[in-house]
Amino acid sequence: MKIDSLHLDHAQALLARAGQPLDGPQGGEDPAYLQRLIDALCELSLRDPLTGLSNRRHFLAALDQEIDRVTRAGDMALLLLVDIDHFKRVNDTHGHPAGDQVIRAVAQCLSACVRPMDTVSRYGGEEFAIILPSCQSVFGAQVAERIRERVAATPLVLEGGDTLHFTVSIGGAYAPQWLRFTAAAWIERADEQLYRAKAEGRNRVCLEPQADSVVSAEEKSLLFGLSPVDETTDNEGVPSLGAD
Ligand SMILES: Nc1nc2c(ncn2[C@@H]2O[C@H](COP(=O)(O)OP(=O)(O)OP(=O)(O)O)[C@@H](O)[C@H]2O)c(=O)[nH]1
Repeated sequence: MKIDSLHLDHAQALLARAGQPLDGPQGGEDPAYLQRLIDALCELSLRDPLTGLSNRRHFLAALDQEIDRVTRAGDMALLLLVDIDHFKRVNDTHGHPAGDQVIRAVAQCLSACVRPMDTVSRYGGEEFAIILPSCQSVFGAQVAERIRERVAATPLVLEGGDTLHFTVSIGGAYAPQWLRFTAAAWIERADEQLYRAKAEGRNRVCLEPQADSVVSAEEKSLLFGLSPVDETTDNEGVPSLGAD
């Protein structure tokens, strides 16, 4: 089939409207162009247009990947749910565009507080989710608190000159180690902590308590049936013995 016979204008217009037009040679009979177009559309389908963060679709895929990794490697991973406090009031008092600005400002705070390996997503209207792989409990509590403090210390000056102060509540739960579990169950546990943070007064962090488990290389080798000499991680993510 000739690429010319495909109707690509809708896809091209969609990318242009999203501010991500494809540059370089367009159309013709170049399969490389079609590939670039598909890649760009895939990328677009995983981004939240307001904040540029991962959207809920990407978040759920990343969470499933993390569950696979944690189940195989017994690593510690933390899921945080972050919700803007009394956000309805912002919309009601200052209007929807101001609400959108607040959502963008919170997105920037979250991205600034985490590592490149972490996944920050806009999970819903004024709710965000962050997946933190390889996260010991001391670090998890610190990063959640850092996010809370940063948002509280980042007021937004609106066009009319009003200054808006806003806060977030954060709930978090660690992945169960060495167990197969579902994304829904993990999200639900983090959500329970978020609910607790709201109920206890907002602008606070509630994490499900988690003891760091120290699993020795020998124990890992028993669990995975590997010989203790295989102390490397392969590209498939097979456990890294003794790496902790
Ligand atoms: N500006 C703007 N508002 C949104 C967007 N998505 C959802 N909202 C609004 O977010 C508000 C969420 O309000 P609630 O769920 O009542 O929560 P809240 O006022 O933040 O109260 P608490 O979470 O209990 O602190 C609603 O008014 C929604 O209309 C969006 O993309 N932009």
